[in-house]
Amino acid sequence: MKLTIIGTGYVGLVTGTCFAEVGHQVICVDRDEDKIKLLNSGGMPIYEPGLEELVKKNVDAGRLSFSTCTKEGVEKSDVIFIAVPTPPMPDGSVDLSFIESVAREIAGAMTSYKIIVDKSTVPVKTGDKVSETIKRYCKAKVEFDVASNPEFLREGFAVDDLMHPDRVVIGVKTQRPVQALKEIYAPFEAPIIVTDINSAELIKHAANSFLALKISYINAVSVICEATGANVQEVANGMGMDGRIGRRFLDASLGFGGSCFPKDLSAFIKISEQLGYDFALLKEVQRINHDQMNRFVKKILDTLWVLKDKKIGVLGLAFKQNTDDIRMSPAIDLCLHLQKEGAKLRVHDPKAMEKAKAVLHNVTYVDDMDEVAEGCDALVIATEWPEFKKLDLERVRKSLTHPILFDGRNLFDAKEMESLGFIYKSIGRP
Ligand SMILES: NC(=O)C1=CN([C@@H]2O[C@H](COP(=O)(O)OP(=O)(O)OC[C@H]3O[C@@H](n4cnc5c(N)ncnc54)[C@H](O)[C@@H]3O)[C@@H](O)[C@H]2O)C=CC1
Ligand SMILES: O=C(O)[C@H]1O[C@H](OP(=O)(O)OP(=O)(O)OC[C@H]2O[C@@H](n3ccc(=O)[nH]c3=O)[C@H](O)[C@@H]2O)[C@H](O)[C@@H](O)[C@@H]1O
Repeated sequence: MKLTIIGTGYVGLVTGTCFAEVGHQVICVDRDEDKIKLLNSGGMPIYEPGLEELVKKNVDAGRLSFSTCTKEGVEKSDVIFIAVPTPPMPDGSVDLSFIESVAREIAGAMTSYKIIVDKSTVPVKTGDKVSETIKRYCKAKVEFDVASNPEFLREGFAVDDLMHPDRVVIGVKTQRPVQALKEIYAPFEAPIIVTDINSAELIKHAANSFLALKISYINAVSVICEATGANVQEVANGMGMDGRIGRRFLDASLGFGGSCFPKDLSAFIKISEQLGYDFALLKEVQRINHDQMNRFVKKILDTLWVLKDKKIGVLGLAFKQNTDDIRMSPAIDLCLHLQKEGAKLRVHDPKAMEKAKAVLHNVTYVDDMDEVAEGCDALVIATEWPEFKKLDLERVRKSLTHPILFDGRNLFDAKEMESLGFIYKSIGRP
């Protein structure tokens, strides 16, 4: 099928590429000229495992192309996906101006029947607004259908998540676009849920909020573990073996971040408030997450006492492993806390250092992870990169002025670290 994706970011680029990979003809549109120029010259604006190779393969095969022109994208395709940002407003509600402006652009370019599919995460009832806007701005008076198709990919695993989805959710008002949408997704061999647009939109906010809740739950349990000498990983393993609970998203940490959980939680709380429901449970999820970072900083302060003029090594700047994305990164947040206390930082991330340089100043960026600890009073692990498990621990211990390691991601075994001579402090473990 001929498909256009408007918005070539973390979602749009990966979605477009995976659609091309299964045989569709795809145009990825973005208004950012530099991004499209980079993609057209074989470059990659983001890091996502496996993506670069897949983009190249599909561009070479003639199935994937890039453009800055929405009109071209609309004219050449039958189905138009919207994957533009839906950032938070200061009060937590969603800024839908990107969606509104794309809806107008699509309307202005339509000369025949199109299916317009929203993939961005939006408040329930946004589909109605998109429909109204297209109707209002479409001069050609052609027919169209609007659908909702929320995306559930995780950054760092995006290609795999896209190619092997747990489920595909399609929200529609009438049955007319269903056959085409099912055809688009047929090659992925995933269960397809066809529902109404409001439910599809709600599934996305409810799912992300639930996942965030699961993390805050285990983080709250980690506080009880610390107070009692229990081990949060053992507790999570024991809980997770219950099929009704499941082990995933039960890793205690210094808190969750990223461009989605924090904003989607705020949005869902706000949407509920506007509908007359105080979603206090989700406010607690936010509070626990906020506390978790403060507790981690306190742990560092309790041990090192004063940070002024102390040198601290920080491993990890991205908001999670396998990505260069630093949006709402707990690791960056931690660095800023430590700087505020007067610490001098030496930092490393396998992929996120370039992006971090724009927001994290007056730190020493170190290319080799084994060199970060050099001359530091302590080392902190802030992102769960699997690479960090391969640290040269003997070298790290020797290069620290004091062998103290704060592990905000529970990457190592406490007993092993102590046997190697570290003072090792992690989350929710003795
Ligand atoms: N990042 C993620 O892991 C996931 C994000 N989402 C949702 O997907 C949506 C997009 O998120 P990301 O891909 O992370 O955003 P992003 O910021 O990486 O990419 C969005 C792109 O849209 C472009 N854009 C904005 N207005 C445009 C317009 N009028 N015409 C053409 N291009 C335009 C921007 O230049 C940018 O390149 C958001 O609603 C987000 O909540 C959903 C699932 C996963
Ligand atoms: O809507 C979105 O944008 C996406 O948001 C999340 O994906 P993502 O933010 O890419 O990454 P996650 O793997 O969910 O991690 C989010 C944060 O939670 C943290 N986390 C995750 C899992 C865990 O057990 N503990 C924990 O602290 C991570 O370190 C990270 O900071 C969801 O997992 C995706 O399904 C969803 O599509």
